[in-house]
Amino acid sequence: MIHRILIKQVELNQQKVDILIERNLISRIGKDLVAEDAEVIDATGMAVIPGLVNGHTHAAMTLFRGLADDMKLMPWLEQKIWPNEAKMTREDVYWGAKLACLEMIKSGTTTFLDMYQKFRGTADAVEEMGIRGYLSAVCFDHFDPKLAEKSKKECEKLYDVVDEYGPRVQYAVGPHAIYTVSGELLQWIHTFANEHQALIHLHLAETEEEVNNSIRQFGFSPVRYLYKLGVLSPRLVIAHGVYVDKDEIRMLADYGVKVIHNPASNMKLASGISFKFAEMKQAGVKVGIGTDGCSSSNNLDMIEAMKLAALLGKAWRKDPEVLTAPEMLEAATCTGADILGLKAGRIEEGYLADLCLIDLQSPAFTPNFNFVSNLVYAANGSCVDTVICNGKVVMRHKQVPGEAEILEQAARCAYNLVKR
Ligand SMILES: CSC[C@H]1O[C@@H](n2cnc3c(O)ncnc32)[C@H](O)[C@@H]1O
Ligand SMILES: [Zn+2]
Repeated sequence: MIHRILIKQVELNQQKVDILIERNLISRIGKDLVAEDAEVIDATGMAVIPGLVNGHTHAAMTLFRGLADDMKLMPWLEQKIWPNEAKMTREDVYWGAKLACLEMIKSGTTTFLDMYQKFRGTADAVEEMGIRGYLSAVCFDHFDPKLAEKSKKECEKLYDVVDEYGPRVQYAVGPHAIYTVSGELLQWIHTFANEHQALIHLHLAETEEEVNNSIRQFGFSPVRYLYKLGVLSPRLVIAHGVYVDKDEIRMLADYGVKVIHNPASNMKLASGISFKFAEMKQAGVKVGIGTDGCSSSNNLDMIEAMKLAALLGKAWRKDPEVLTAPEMLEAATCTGADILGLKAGRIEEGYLADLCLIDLQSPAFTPNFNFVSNLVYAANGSCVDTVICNGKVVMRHKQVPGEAEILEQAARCAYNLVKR
């Protein structure tokens, strides 16, 4: 029997409609739909949006929430984060990623692009929690050829590991950054990703220090350095991209490179505020939104991230007309999905049934002159009532199966880890 869900009386673009989901797809949108054997969801008083796409995170870093605040990027990584990450077991990553998936589901995210160690820990969590994870096999070589060979082997091995999981777990390659990965390894990854049709997920142009070091060490700013290496491509997704000039934006556009803006992390680590959203969009660069990990943004709430992206963009330009609420929702849904090559992020027949029902019975949606304005500027993740991913309900009326156990186990792992 075909698995069917019929969502009745939901608000979509200021109209009340029914949405029929068959298997994992949106099959019909219309009035007074009837479907035999369908599970009916009464969505009276709710609006529907596409599931949100978190374009850059490190899921298991939920375990480090509140552990290392108010620091700059490099001391934060070198003194606090990396020493603790070196002690993490697969079990830690599993429970940290379960907590991340729980948090993402509760705030309306159905897909995320991740970069973390102990790949299987995150993959197991994603498989069980019912959302989509594009998981990047981490590459570091610290400019040591022996470590580069190890990284290559690990990338190849993890590419096969993904076959053990269902279609919601996808593979990407994750060279950490140009200051931890050699040019030779970046070129190998470029070739490997082309051969295997995989995305490449890289931190780039995040801080002024990174740019200055890049010029000193390689003779070029970060984007120009990648151009010289010959690794700019449509497979490349860069996280941050705060420090790029006009010519570099042109290069990103010409090579089809995608960019993920992480407003919370950029502000909290004081990495930089002047993310050139409008210039990138105008040049034709696809820009998505991410939270980054939970130690630099402290939560994984994409509704909050949309608001921060809009407010930050307006503030640094001193222009309230830039970065509107509809643009932010587009970046966090259909552009995010397009970046990952996923037929989702739109509520249209034939698209993947990745949807969120938003509870309109709350102060943030009262009055409701403009739903998208309220969603981006007034609400936060707690307005999400029900989440469907790949045609299956993963949260119903704010309840996610197994929530209490996840909180308990993740807290246990976090406290034990810092004590070890
Ligand atoms: C081991 S995989 C990923 C690696 O990236 C670290 N990380 C988290 N946030 C950032 C950031 O903003 N810039 C650079 N690196 C970051 C994370 O702690 C992991 O070590
Ligand atoms: Zn990051």
